[in-house]
Amino acid sequence: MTDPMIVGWSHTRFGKSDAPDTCALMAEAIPAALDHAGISAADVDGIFTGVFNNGFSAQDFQGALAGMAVPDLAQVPATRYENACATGSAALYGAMDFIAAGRGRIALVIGAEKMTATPTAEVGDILLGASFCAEEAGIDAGFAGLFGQITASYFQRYGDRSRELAMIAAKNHANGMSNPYAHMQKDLGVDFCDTISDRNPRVAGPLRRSDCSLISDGAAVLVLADADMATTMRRAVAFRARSHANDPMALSRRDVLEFRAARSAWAQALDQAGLTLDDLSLVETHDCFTIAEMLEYEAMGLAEPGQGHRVIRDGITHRDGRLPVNLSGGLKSKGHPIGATGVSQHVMAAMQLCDDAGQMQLPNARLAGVFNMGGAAVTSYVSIMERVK
Ligand SMILES: CC(=O)SCCNC(=O)CCNC(=O)[C@H](O)C(C)(C)COP(=O)(O)OP(=O)(O)OC[C@H]1O[C@@H](n2cnc3c(N)ncnc32)[C@H](O)[C@@H]1OP(=O)(O)O
Repeated sequence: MTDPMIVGWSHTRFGKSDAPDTCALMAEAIPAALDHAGISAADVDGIFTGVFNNGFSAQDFQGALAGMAVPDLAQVPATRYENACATGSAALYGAMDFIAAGRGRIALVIGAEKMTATPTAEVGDILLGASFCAEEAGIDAGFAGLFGQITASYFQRYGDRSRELAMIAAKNHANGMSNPYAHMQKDLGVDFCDTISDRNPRVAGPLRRSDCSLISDGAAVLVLADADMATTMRRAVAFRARSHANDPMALSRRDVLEFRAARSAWAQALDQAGLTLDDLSLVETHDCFTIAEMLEYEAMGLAEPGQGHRVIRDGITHRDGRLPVNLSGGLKSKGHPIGATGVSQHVMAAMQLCDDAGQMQLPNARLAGVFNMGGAAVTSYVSIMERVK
C-alpha cells in the first residue's frame, strides 16, 4: 500500500460564475492545480471527477469533460463519481484507493457544479433526487424542506434553538469575510439571522433563508501523489485517517436526529488516527443548513445529543475557540456547488495546514478534520489531515 498525499490544489471563486458550464469551470481550475503541484498533464495517471448529476444541464458523462477542458488530459483514464452532496469526497476517496492499490502514482480529483443558471425551485427538485424518492419526493422546498422537518423534530424533542442556529449562521458568514473564494462575503450578524424579514424570510419549517447554504457555481481540484513521490514535491499533506459510513436513505427507517453515520465516521476516523477531538486544530464541516452543523457538533462528540446549542453559545467553534469550525465560511457563506463541496473542504483544510490560508489562516494549524455528507446524514465522510512536508 502506498499512502496517497495531497501535493497541490486549486479553487475557483464560488458564486454566480460567468463560466457557462462545468467544462468551463474545469478549464479554469485544472491548469492552476497542475501548476500549484509543479506537474504537467503528462504526469497524471488517473482523473476522478465529482459532479452531482446531469440535472443541472443536459450534459451527462462528465468524467470525460476534463479532457475537453484541458486537451492534454484527453488520453488519461477518467471516471465520474456521484454520491449526493458528498460527491466531491467520493471522487477523492476513489482517487486515494487508486493510488493505494498501486494503479497509478498521480491522480487529479476534480469537483465542479454549475447551479445558478437553474431557477431555485428547479434546483430544489433536482436536489430532492438525492432523497428517498418513493417517500420523500413530494416535500416542498427541496432539501430545505427535508431539513426544515428535521429542525422541527429537533425543536420538539430538545427545545427551540432558533437563536443558536442564527449564531452558527452569523459565525460562518463572519468567517467567510476572510475567504477570497467565498460566494457571499457579507457579515450578516446574529440579529439579522434571527429575525424573519423580507430580507430573511422563512424557507421551510423553522429554517430561515440565513439558515440555508447557497446555490453556487464553482470548482475545486486536488492533486494526489503516492507517498514516495509526495516527499519529493513542494508540499505534502497526509491523511492520518479517512472513514466512510452509511445509514438507510429513508428518513422513515431511522432516527435522523442521531446522525448515526456521521457519528460512526467520526469515531472510526479518530480511532484510526489515534487522536481525540482535542488534538485537532480545526474542522471544516458540512453546514448545508445550520441545524446540520449543530447536529454535527453532537455527532463528532463536542456535545451530548440535544446539547449542540451549548457549543456555539460557549464559543467553542468560533475562530478563537477551542475547535474552530468552518474558518472558510462553510457551505453557508463559501457556497455549496454540490460536486465541488467535498473537494473544496479538503482544499481549505490543506491551505490551513500549509500556512497558505491568507486572511483565514489559523496560527499553528497542525491537524485538520473534514466532514462531508450526502443526503440527510445518509453517507458520511471524515478525513483527518496533517502536513508532512
Ligand atoms: C446534504 C446537503 O448538502 S443538502 C443541501 C443542498 N443545497 C440546497 O438545498 C440549497 C439551499 N438553498 C436554497 O435553496 C436557496 O439558497 C434559498 C431558497 C435559501 C434562497 O434562494 P432564493 O430565495 O431564490 O434567493 P435569491 O437567489 O433570489 O436571492 C435573494 C437574496 O437572498 C440572498 N440569499 C440567497 N440565498 C441565500 C442564503 N442561502 N443565505 C443567505 N442569503 C441568501 C441573495 O444574495 C439575495 O440577496 P440580494 O437581494 O442582496 O442580492
